[in-house]
Amino acid sequence: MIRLDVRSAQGAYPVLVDAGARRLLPGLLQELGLADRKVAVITDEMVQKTAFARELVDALAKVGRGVFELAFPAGDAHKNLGTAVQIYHGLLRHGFRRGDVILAVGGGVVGDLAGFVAATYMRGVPYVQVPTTLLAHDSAIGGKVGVNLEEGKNLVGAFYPPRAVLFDTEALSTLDSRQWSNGMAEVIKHAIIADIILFDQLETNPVAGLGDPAEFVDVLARAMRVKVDVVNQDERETGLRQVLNVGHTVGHAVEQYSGYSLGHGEAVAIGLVVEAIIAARRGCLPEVDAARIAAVLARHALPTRPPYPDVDAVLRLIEVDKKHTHDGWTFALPAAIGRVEICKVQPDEVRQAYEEAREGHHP
Ligand SMILES: NC(=O)c1ccc[n+]([C@@H]2O[C@H](COP(=O)([O-])OP(=O)(O)OC[C@H]3O[C@@H](n4cnc5c(N)ncnc54)[C@H](O)[C@@H]3O)[C@@H](O)[C@H]2O)c1
Ligand SMILES: O=C(O)C(=O)C[C@@H](O)[C@H](O)[C@H](O)COP(=O)(O)O
Ligand SMILES: [Zn+2]
Repeated sequence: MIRLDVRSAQGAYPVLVDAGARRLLPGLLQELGLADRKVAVITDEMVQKTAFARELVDALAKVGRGVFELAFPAGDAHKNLGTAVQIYHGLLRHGFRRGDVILAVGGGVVGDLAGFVAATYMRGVPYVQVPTTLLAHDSAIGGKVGVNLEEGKNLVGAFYPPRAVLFDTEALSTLDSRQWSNGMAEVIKHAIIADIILFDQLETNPVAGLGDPAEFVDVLARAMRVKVDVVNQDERETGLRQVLNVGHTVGHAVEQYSGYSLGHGEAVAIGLVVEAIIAARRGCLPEVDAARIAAVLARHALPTRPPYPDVDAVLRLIEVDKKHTHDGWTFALPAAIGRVEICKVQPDEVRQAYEEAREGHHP
């Protein structure tokens, strides 16, 4: 079992990672002082059917917990205010009160949406993150919760930390290869931010699937440690935390442009390549490192060329990014393998790098 501790102005919380960690859930709720409360399992309709989710709910029911489920259709297209409202009504139908607890069982979409509901229902109720995708090693930590608007990703939300994160690597055994690659994009991102050893490992031995869930705990924990270290220094993204957004300024725009036919990780992979080219062209990132970034993503079956020719449409979507200021566009750009810097970027630099990436001219 690996335990990481996250600091938060609203209360510190543990991140527990292990193969079989789901079995700790009833005891964990007890330890958190959430015994004898109703448990609302918020999930999506795909995850709801998995043996993992069934076992989790049954285990809670067996120990006498009042447990009910609210499931919405899977996918980022449903991470919106309409779905949140349906969940609020569902909670009310079940007589869910302030002291009761929400369990977010699913990938990043479930985590962001259930966390947002937890932050806002009756002005805030406790919740626990139970991630079930590889990508959610990122989303379950740090308390960024929210929903998309038609204009862009995550434009409405809050910083609202969970009471705990319980990551059972066995949950990942049912992920298909596309979801696996999606998750690897954020693992690679964490390596680019602050873990050269992990980056080297992924270059030499790409991780194509779960393998032994007990052994995978170590790889996962390396990536999670990068996230925890950053969040512990800057919970509310006043500065440093922006590094976690590397690849996302362009990534969110292409994800939105695709109407969510691109997965979040796939979009971030494209964003990482374009942003690495921007950094290389302005002399902030050695060309060889930009090439390594594109290569390691490709080795994990991730796209590296933006599929959409309409660069102006993508630039318009970049305009709503939350990092920008009155001084212009703000990007988190890779400066080396293991280091990301916050920079002001001109739209023309993005246009040029996007076109280069489309042509496959990685430095
Ligand atoms: N809050 C944050 O800090 C943060 C960080 C990263 C990403 N995100 C958000 O996370 C979202 C992407 O997360 P995601 O990639 O996990 O997407 P997702 O939650 O949509 O899950 C992807 C797909 O996998 C399925 N799935 C989930 N668990 C499964 C399992 N164990 N077995 C089989 N199928 C399973 C889901 O039903 C879904 O179809 C985006 O909305 C992104 O913005 C948030
Ligand atoms: O936790 C963070 O901070 C991140 O930037 C992690 C990202 O992987 C994640 O996609 C996050 O939701 C992006 O946040 P946003 O504020 O740019 O929407
Ligand atoms: Zn992300």
